[in-house]
Order: sequence, then C-alpha cells, then structure tokens
Amino acid sequence: MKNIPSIQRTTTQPKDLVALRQAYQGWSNTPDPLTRLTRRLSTTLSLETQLGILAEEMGSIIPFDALSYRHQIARRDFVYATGMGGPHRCEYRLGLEGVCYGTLTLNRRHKFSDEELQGVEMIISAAICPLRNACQFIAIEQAALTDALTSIPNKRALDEHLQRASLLAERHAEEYSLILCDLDHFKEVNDQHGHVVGDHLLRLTAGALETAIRNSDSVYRFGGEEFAILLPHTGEQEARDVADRVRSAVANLRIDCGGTELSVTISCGVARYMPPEGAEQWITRADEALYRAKDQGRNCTRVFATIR
Ligand SMILES: Nc1nc2c(ncn2[C@@H]2O[C@H](COP(=O)(O)OP(=O)(O)OP(=O)(O)O)[C@@H](O)[C@H]2O)c(=O)[nH]1
Repeated sequence: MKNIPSIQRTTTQPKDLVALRQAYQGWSNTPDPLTRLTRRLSTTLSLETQLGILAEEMGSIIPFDALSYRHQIARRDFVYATGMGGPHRCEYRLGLEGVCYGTLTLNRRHKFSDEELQGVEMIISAAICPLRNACQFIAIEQAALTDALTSIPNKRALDEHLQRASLLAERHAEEYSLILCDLDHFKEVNDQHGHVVGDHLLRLTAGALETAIRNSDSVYRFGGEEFAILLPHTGEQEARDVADRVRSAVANLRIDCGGTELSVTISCGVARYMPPEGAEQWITRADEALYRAKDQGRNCTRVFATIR
C-alpha cells in the first residue's frame, strides 16, 4: 500500500526508567530551595498566590518584616503586601528581556547583609519567569474583558458583573439598577463624516460616561454604539437622575469636523433589578425602556417602572 508511513516500534530501555525514577524521587523530595520554589510557583498562574509562595520561601531563608509588590497591569495597579515595615529596605525592579514585571520591596528592622542581598537576588532570578507568566495571564484576562476601541469593559465583562450583581442583590436585599444608552442617529455620523470620526465619537462618549458616574458605578461598551452603566445601591429614581446627567454630558460633546462642529445626543433606558429574574431578563427590560426612549423622540430617558 502507498502513503502509509512505517512505524518503527522502540523499546523502553530499563536503565532509562531507573534513571527517571531516581530523578523523580530527587525532584519530589528535594531540599533544594530554588527547585522547591520554582516547582511551587509553577502550580499556579495567580499572581497573588505566587507572591504568597515567594514570601513564604524567601522568609524561610532570609527573614524580613515586610514584603510588598507593585505593578501596573493593563492600566490597573496590582498591589500585594504582607507583614509590617521596617526602616531598612531593599527594592528590586523585576525585569526580563527588557520588560518590567513589577517592583518587589523587602523591609526589615535590621540591615540586610551583602550575603542576604545576594540570596534575595538568586531567589528573584529563579522566580522571575513564573511571575512574568502570571503577569501576562492577568493582561490576557483583562484584554478579554476590555473593548479594544474605547478601552472600557466590554459586553463579556458586563455579563459577568450582572450575574454577580443579581446574586448580591438577592443575598443582601440590595438595590441595583442598569442603564442602557444608545447614541442617536449614529449611522448618519458614519455616513456623513466617515468611520474615523464615528470611532472618535465612540471613544469620547465612553470618556464622557465614565466622567458622569460615581466611582462605585461602572460603564461598559455593550455593542456598536450602545453602552451600559451598572449602578449598585441605586433605585429607579436615582438611576434616572444619573441617566439624565449622562445625556447632558454627551450632548455637551463637540467634535471639530474641519470647520463644522458635530454634536450628538443619546437615549437611555433604565431598569432596576427585580429578584428573582436573571441577568438576561434584567437586560431585556432595560432594552425595552431604551426602545421606548428611541420610539418617543430620542434624547430622553425612559424607566421600566416596577411596582414595589
Ligand atoms: N464608527 C463605528 N461605527 C460603528 C461601530 N459599531 C457599530 N457602528 C455603526 O453604528 C451604526 C448604528 O446604526 P443604527 O443601528 O441604525 O442606529 P442609529 O443610526 O444610531 O439610529 P438610532 O439608534 O435609531 O438612533 C451602524 O452604522 C454601524 O455600522 C464602530 O465600532 N465604529
């Protein structure tokens, strides 16, 4: 027969198996602190868990009073700290192949000796690759939850947060409201001024929405020209006030289109979470309220009214 590769059977050499068994026993029972550290670090991609392991293994060799780590990953500050400080400090910028993966600081009441500092550096060298992997994992997770055009959380992030909000609302009898906002006649902006201006307007709108809300609220890009705002501890009336504030923030935006100034409006639909409905039904009710706002003239807010 043609085109069938011949498979050559190889036999395992008993001596290889013996060597493997010995290596495994050495590896699993190793008292070598660097092997133990890297083995433990390789079991997780959680940066927080890795830093806990690093602090434990470091502390068993070089005692310290406090260890802290700081890094900005995907526009967010990641901070880890354990123990209470001391006046003596050694600080390391963790770099690999020209990329920084955070700053590690150790504090102690007594000065670090040169031998101890060398020890810290050896431990960091062994830990840097797993730490880099954990940082990259956070960045990838963040990217999957972020809208590439506006850099605000995307629909996937909204779905996750709505699920959590509906659970919390039921467990703690807390009020949550959702606003869906949709730019009015956005197609005309694209048609008349082009997609570059349309994209710019979407970015400006995301910024205006973020500025118009409280720190505890969050904005998401829900779809093309549609945004969502999740408001914890907020009832219908308060949510309507926020929606009106958002509308006026968007109406105040101005885009210079080479001599002419472009301005836009946005319509908003509000729905308070009604247990025990799920996230999907909650969105559907906010969408119904938005549909009414569009249908009744745009640039207005409509609330899916509930009876308490
Ligand atoms: N520039 C740009 N346009 C987008 C993007 N996503 C969706 N759109 C456009 O947004 C427009 C939405 O149009 P419609 O759904 O008709 O809505 P509208 O023109 O805003 O009308 P109303 O919502 O009824 O007021 C379409 O032309 C899409 O192509 C994007 O990322 N960038």
